[in-house]
Amino acid sequence: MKIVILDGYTLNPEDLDWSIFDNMGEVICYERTSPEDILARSKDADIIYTNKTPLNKEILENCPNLKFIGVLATGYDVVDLVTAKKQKIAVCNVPGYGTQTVSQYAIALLLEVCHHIGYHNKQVKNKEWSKNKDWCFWDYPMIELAGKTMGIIGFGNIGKATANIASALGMNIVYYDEYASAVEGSTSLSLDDLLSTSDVIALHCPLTKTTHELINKETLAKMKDSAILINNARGKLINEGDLAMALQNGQLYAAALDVTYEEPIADDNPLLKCENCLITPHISWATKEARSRIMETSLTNLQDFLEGKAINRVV
Ligand SMILES: NC(=O)C1=CN([C@@H]2O[C@H](COP(=O)(O)OP(=O)(O)OC[C@H]3O[C@@H](n4cnc5c(N)ncnc54)[C@H](O)[C@@H]3O)[C@@H](O)[C@H]2O)C=CC1
Ligand SMILES: O=C(O)C(=O)CO
Repeated sequence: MKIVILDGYTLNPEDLDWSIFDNMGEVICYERTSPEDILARSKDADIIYTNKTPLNKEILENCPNLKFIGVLATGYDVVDLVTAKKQKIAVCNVPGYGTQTVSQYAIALLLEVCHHIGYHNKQVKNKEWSKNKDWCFWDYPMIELAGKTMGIIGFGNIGKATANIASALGMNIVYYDEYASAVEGSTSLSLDDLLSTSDVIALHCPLTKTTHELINKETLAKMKDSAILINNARGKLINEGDLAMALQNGQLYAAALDVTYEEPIADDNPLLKCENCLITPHISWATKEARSRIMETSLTNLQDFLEGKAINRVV
């Protein structure tokens, strides 16, 4: 059985061990795969693992032996599920590996907007404090979160974990989820009501046809001009041109993003010019604890599939 890992490096930059897959078959692990090489590397595979390397219709229709795709992530928007289903290829993801890590990061992004700790540390190292006339100074308003409203779009594993931390900070939690049933202790709102009443809006829904560019000029116009937008789900949830405009016009206070429309970010991304937009390079998931869980579950997903069990199957 030929097992091809198309982009192993980000999951395992040599601090984990792929050898746990060794007795499953012949394992070929590529650190990364460019778009031109995807087909050549995939076409004889029985099993493919991908994190962010896209597997589109053309690729899936030209892999005659392919039986199983393991997505080394929770979000599985890189796979064309319609074609996978048609070709009878099983697709599994890894739900829940990063619930704590990713929600912790969402709050870290929010706290950075509230306090600009990285910036003030740099100012101190640049001797701006030692030269200062007063015993303290700040270059951005400090923001207290207690009593403010956190609106969460997508109230699944990560959304609920973010809500728990935000609640411990004294925030009121509201959420919008197209599918989740009512959750005790939290208030479900329509999308419009969430947008207009939240002080902080955190995106924790998957990227689908419905959520693609969910944040756009119409939805941004419904937000408070003091609102903070947090996105560590998927970049394509946001129309970045519209967001840049809202941030520059003072229609939104700030955004903090760990994901962008194109990754790595394009040099001409308009958000790079927005001073009130923090951007980090898709690292919310990257604790070693969380990555170890991805690796272990990805193996058990394959073992379960071979034993005829449908665990973590998205198709
Ligand atoms: N930046 C990163 O490193 C990471 C990002 N993610 C992203 O976070 C997303 C959420 O992960 P989990 O909470 O673990 O998934 P989950 O499946 O537990 O929760 C997603 C929630 O979104 C809801 N949802 C689906 N469509 C919606 C819509 N149109 N409007 C509102 N809500 C909708 C679902 O009903 C579900 O409750 C993943 O799909 C992935 O894209 C996940 C892990 C790491
Ligand atoms: O798990 C996910 O969905 C991520 O984006 C990290 O790879």
